Amino acid sequence: MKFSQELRQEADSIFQAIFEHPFVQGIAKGDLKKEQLIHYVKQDFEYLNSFIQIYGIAISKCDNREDMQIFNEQISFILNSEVHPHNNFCQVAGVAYEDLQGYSLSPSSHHYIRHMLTVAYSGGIPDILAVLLPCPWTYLEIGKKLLEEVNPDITHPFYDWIQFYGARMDSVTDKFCARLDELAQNLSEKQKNKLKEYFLLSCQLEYKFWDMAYTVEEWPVARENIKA
Ligand SMILES: Cc1ncc(CN)c(N)n1
Repeated sequence: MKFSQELRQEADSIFQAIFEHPFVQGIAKGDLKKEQLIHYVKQDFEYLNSFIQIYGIAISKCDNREDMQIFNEQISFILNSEVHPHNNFCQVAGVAYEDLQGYSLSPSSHHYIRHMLTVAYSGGIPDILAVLLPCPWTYLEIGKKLLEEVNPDITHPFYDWIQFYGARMDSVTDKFCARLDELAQNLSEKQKNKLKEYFLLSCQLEYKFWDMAYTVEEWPVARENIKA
C-alpha cells in the first residue's frame, strides 16, 4: 500500500466525523447562520495567508525546480482562485469580503496554524507535505461528497462553494500524495511515523476548524475586539 493510502486509512474516522460535522451539513442544507459564515471567512482568510507563507518556507527548503513549481502553483491558486468560495459565503451573509480581513485568530485557528508553522520551520519537504495535505484532501472529499449527495443546482446558496471544492482540489491533492509517496520510499519507519503524526494532527485540527466556525469560537477571556 502506498504511504498516502496508509495515511488516508488511519485518518478515516476523522474524515467521517468531518463529513458529519454540523457546519459541513449546514453547507449541504444551505442553512448556516450569518455569524457562522462571517466567522469562518474571517478565520479562513488568515489561515490561507499563513498557508501561503508556509509554501514560501517550503520553497526555501526545496532542492529542485519541480518541487518549487508545485508550491509556487499553489500560492497562485490561493491568491487568485480560492477567493471564490469565500466570496460565496460573503454574498450569502450579505457582507463585503474586504470587511472580514485582518482579524485576530480564534484558539483553534491559532493552534492549527502554529502546528503547521512548527513543522514547516523544523522539518524538510516530506514533513511539510504531510502536515499540509489534510487541507486540500479533506476539502476535496467534502466537495465530492456534497456534489454527489446534494447535487446542488444554481439556486442552492452554496452552489459555488460546493462546485469549487468538488472540482478544483484533485490536482493539488494528487501532486502532494505522489511526491510524498516518492519521498517516503527513502524514509525509515520511525520517520514515517513522525509524518503520520503530523498528518493526523492536521486532520484533527481540520475538524476543530469547522467546530470553531460553527460555534463562533472566541477566547474565553477576550481582549478588545481589535484587528490583528
Ligand atoms: C481550514 C481550511 N482547510 C482547508 C481549506 C482548503 N484549502 C481551507 N480553505 N481552510
